[in-house]
Amino acid sequence: MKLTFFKYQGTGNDFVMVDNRTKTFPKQNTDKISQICDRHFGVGADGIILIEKDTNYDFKMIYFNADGSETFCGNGGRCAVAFAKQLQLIKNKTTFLAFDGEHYAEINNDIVSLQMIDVEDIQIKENAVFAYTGTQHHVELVDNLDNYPVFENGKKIRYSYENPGSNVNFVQQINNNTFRVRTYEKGVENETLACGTGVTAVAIAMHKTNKTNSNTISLPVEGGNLAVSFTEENGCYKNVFLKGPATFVFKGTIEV
Ligand SMILES: N[C@@H](CCC[C@H](N)C(=O)O)C(=O)O
Repeated sequence: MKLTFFKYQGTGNDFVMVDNRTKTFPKQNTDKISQICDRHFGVGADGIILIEKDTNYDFKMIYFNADGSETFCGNGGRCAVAFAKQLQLIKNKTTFLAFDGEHYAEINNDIVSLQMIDVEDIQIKENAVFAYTGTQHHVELVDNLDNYPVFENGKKIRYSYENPGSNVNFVQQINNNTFRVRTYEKGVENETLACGTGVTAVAIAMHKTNKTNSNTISLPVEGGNLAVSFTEENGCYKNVFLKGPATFVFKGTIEV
């Protein structure tokens, strides 16, 4: 079967986007998903996003990591909003459904501001913080992030959490409200250039552990710059917004 896809990237986190309103994509076939995401034998991407119809929302976003596992993706959510606009499903504001529930978003040129779920599952550990921001995230401050072994240490920590494991974010504080982040992503099983749910977890973890008193955090990542804002009420983080670019790269057709 021929598959028409659209390639998008959000700060270098890259995705194969498919308009699956006809429900023809073989989403149970994880081998197929991995093959499409393979950077040597397929299109190459960190994950695949399907846009489907939903009776109560503008659209439904379905996200699969490159290994075929399903979860939520923040940068993918931002790219889904840009893709829904390209498909003329939405104008500049939208409410859509995803793996972790309802999301509101606004798009202005290629900048997408995406509301994330309220975050209350935050666990403070000896040298790290765990937070659930639509998916699992370990957050750890390190020195010298440039030379830090993100792949080696990320892989070890990722499997120290019970199934399905955790993504792992290594962080260096730059100033009161700026934190640089490098992320090892489960499901990609490698460092990616950016992770939206990851920087959201970092911003909240840094606020929770008093590394910052700001509720607007700048997060430089390997592929660009992201920002997270929030309000905090009795330990629960609400009105959490992830903001950054979501860019169309190219359209193509492959045999699947
Ligand atoms: N890159 C994503 C996160 C994608 C999901 C992650 N790999 C997982 O399995 O939890 C983001 O931008 O949030």
